[in-house]
Amino acid sequence: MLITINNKKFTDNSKEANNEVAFVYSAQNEKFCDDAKNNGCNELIASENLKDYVDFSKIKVIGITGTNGKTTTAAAIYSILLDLGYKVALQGTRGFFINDKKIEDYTLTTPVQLANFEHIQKAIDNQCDFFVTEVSSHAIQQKRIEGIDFELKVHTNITRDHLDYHKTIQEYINVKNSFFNDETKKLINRDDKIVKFNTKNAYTYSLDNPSTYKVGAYSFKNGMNVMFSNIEKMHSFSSLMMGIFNIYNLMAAIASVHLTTNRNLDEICEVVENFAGVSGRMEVVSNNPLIIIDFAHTPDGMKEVYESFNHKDIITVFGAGGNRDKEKRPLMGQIAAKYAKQIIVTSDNPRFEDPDLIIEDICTGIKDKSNLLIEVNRKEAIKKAIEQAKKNENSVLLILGKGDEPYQIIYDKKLPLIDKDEVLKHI
Ligand SMILES: CC(=O)N[C@H]1[C@@H](OP(=O)(O)OP(=O)(O)OC[C@H]2O[C@@H](n3ccc(=O)[nH]c3=O)[C@H](O)[C@@H]2O)O[C@H](CO)[C@@H](O)[C@@H]1O[C@H](C)C(=O)N[C@@H](C)C(=O)N[C@H](CCC(=O)O)C(=O)O
Ligand SMILES: Nc1ncnc2c1ncn2[C@@H]1O[C@H](COP(=O)(O)OP(=O)(O)OP(=O)(O)O)[C@@H](O)[C@H]1O
Ligand SMILES: N[C@H](CCC[C@H](N)C(=O)O)C(=O)O
Ligand SMILES: [Mg+2]
Repeated sequence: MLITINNKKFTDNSKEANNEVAFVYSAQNEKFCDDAKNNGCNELIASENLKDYVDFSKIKVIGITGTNGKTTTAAAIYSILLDLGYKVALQGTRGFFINDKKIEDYTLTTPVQLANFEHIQKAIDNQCDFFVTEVSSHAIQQKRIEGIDFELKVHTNITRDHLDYHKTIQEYINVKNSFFNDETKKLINRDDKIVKFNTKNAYTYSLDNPSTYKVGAYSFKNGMNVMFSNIEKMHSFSSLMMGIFNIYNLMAAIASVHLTTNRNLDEICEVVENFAGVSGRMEVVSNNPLIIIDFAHTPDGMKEVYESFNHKDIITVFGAGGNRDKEKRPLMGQIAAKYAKQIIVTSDNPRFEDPDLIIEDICTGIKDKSNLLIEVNRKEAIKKAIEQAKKNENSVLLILGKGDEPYQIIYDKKLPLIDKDEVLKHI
């Protein structure tokens, strides 16, 4: 891609490089350096030197990584900072935003290095005080975040995902942990047993283990009420959001804002209530019957959602994405079987795989098939699940995996399908 920073042009694609456009090379594209030169380019810049072109003293960058909760935590930080009167940019799975305005739609959670720098410069040009970004494991591994001077690095949790790309869970864990190797100020979830980090400038949050920001008590009535301590002082906040994992996400957000602004914690807690959550994440789309849409697409993400509804009869609809981690499929089936009264297995984004075979993979994890229904057509599956939900007053219907994705990917085509719209057709 070609970008302009302060009137200077850069590209990471040798085909776009010439005597006016510098070629930025990294492990990803260094094999094309000669091609860039052949195209008349006489300025080749190593990716680690790109940082010399952006003035990081003008903006505080907050990066959030972890298997789950990046988008939610990033959005909460963004919302709190905006409410406290700061100018803020946000970049992640849902796009690129500046001060509540959507600037770009996205396909990647963390874009390539040049796009990161272009966005940070755009945020600086818009006088933003903060740049909040999700950091995916792909981005760490491919050094898409190289040269970014982080003010704070935030960890949500490490479970399993993306083994199609990282091959082994250990490699995935190593990549995630490598983000926290240096002495940058960092905020770590103390209840995660997997994370390893450089303890210099480390702060922690938790529900179970001792930490800097430690939850003491919480209750779920009309959302959540949470009390936590920081240096022996108690603070509290309320939110309409649900799920224990959202307590973690909100604690991470509150602590992040505290660590980067030095504002008083009570002042921060007061505006947490204004954050209504991210669409497609634990989103209640109907109260009677109770129907919730969530983006959980890993065994752990699903478990977290199901555990939040232990007191209900769970009906669940989900599938698994094609051409992605296959090993997670039976585990997803297993988790659903453990918690749900009625399971409807359907398609997610089949991509280039046969949807029936993906479903078969999931079903190998479901030993007792008596409450299992297979419906390959996602729209039909949702319709059938709603019929079931209407028959049971104590039910909750949990439709998982796609959140607010506006399409279903079949081969390389994106066909319109929005879980929420399908639900609204039948209630
Ligand atoms: C698997 C993966 O991550 N692939 C990424 C990888 O692709 P690639 O190695 O095939 O790239 P490539 O097309 O060979 O090009 C490599 C480089 O050579 C350059 N090039 C290429 C040809 C040429 O003639 N001259 C030249 O200079 C290109 O401009 C590019 O800079 O490098 C590309 C650019 O550097 C990325 O765009 C691409 O992301 C693809 C699109 C992708 O789908 N990635 C997904 C899996 C991803 O990153 N997801 C994460 C995780 C989301 C989550 O947490 O759930 C994300 O951050 O979104
Ligand atoms: N802190 C958490 N711990 C465990 N599960 C969570 C947590 N936060 C969210 N989840 C689950 O993960 C799903 C995805 O949440 P979110 O979009 O915030 O994560 P993400 O890390 O950005 O995901 P992705 O990498 O796919 O973009 C949610 O819908 C929810 O089911
Ligand atoms: N419904 C989705 C969830 C994908 C989440 C995404 N961030 C990824 O894993 O690439 C799928 O599997 O297609
Ligand atoms: Mg995300």
